[in-house]
Amino acid sequence: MPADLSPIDKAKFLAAKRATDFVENGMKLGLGTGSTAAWMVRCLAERIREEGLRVVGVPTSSRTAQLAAQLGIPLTTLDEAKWLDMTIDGADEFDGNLNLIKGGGAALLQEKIVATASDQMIVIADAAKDVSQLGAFPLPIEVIPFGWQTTKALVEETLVSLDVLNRDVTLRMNGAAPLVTDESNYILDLHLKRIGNPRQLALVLNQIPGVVENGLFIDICDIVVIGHGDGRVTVRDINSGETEDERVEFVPTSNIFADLD
Ligand SMILES: O=C(CO)[C@H](O)[C@H](O)COP(=O)(O)O
Repeated sequence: MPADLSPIDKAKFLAAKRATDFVENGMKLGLGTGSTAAWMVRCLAERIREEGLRVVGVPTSSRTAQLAAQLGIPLTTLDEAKWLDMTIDGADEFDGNLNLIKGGGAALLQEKIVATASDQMIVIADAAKDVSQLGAFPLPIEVIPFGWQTTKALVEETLVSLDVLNRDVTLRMNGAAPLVTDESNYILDLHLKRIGNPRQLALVLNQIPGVVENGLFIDICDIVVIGHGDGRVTVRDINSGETEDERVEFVPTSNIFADLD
């Protein structure tokens, strides 16, 4: 077990642990991707082990599938499950309307399909992801490798037509080669600094041939659970309009860290 968690990992862990309290017996769950979602997978596995919680998970990436299987979480496919009760996932940014930028971990396509096919999406994040306006984090879009440079040029033209000032577009790399997603696509990162109208941008980007999906999640997230390094957790619910501050006991058991040893 790691001797100590950094404040940021502690915040991610607390958000993940609090979010798993929303999980009930018999649920079909979307399992997100990223470092915060990995804490959620560990916390969920612990509830399965300790309490006999019965759930089935639909992973949103090969990485999450591997971790969840290793920790003994029963898994299925979205086609088998058809519809899910809840998805718990991380985010790169969320705003006051709980609109999100996702895809920092290159899993935005499966993540958006799974979250959209869920009654509820809960985002888990550290407080640094809380922004007044989306866009400081580069917006990822997933594109088909065929003709990707043409697609990139069309994306750039679209940004010009929308009067976007900062419009640097870069191909995400994995060392010397383009990063390839689980769906065998590429990722373009849009360095926009701020996104004035996320809803419009999300719609327009998806009209461009070659763009498979963009990382803007508009009106998809219901609840965000924000972990703070000091042990506090804030739960913000967009439907009730309520925000509650709570304290979550920080008692990571050695089992939680089993896959990190
Ligand atoms: O969208 C994602 C993966 O595609 C992640 O949820 C997002 O990048 C946040 O990751 P982390 O929890 O590691 O900060």
